[in-house]
Amino acid sequence: MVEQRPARGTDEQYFTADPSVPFERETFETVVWGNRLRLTSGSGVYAKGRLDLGTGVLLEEEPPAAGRVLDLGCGYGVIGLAIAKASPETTVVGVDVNERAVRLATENSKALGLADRCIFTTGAVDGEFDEIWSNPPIRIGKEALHALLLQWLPRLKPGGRAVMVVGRNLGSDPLQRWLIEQGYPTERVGSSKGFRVLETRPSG
Ligand SMILES: C[S@@+](CC[C@H](N)C(=O)[O-])C[C@H]1O[C@@H](n2cnc3c(N)ncnc32)[C@H](O)[C@@H]1O
Repeated sequence: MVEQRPARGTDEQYFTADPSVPFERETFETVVWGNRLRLTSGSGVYAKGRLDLGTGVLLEEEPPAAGRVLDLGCGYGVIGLAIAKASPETTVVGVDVNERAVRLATENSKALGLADRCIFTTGAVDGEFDEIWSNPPIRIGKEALHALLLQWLPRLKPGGRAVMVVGRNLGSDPLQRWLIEQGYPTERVGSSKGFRVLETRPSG
């Protein structure tokens, strides 16, 4: 598990929250794919009290129709929960290194009545996925990000895809080139508000 303190004054709090920081919850509402979602985020968790701008761009893509979906770096769970809400045939697994994030995502899944189809965890996950959706943790650094993607992309089923949002200024184009070099055909399927949405297919 990577553990590192983010720069003061940013909300890039990717990592295991400092237990000495009081855990203040903040609830807000957002609408995704026509569904109103009431979500609780919290201190020490990415995008406290709001839908992240890049995540909003990602959620402009059509949701998966059915299948098993991984929400990689789930935070308080917004991506996976929006998918589960929009797509009743879908099951969601969300993973994050941040225990507070996983706790909030689990609470949110219960509050939304989606807990029977959504699991959020900091632990190991078995099996393959039809789709991986992610606003990935770019700020962990290129090497760690590449290792993370090479850990999960091989878990895509044949015919599956990963859909990721990356800021143009945070290296979306180099990441796209790197994915292609690794043998993962990757196209830009969306571009808005300084973010690019990349769609990656399994190699082979
Ligand atoms: C950009 S945030 C996105 C959070 C959330 N999905 C959203 O859209 O608001 C990236 C997330 O990745 C998580 N993360 C960082 N390193 C990780 C790793 N090695 N494995 C899984 N998640 C990780 C962070 O804790 C953070 O919650």
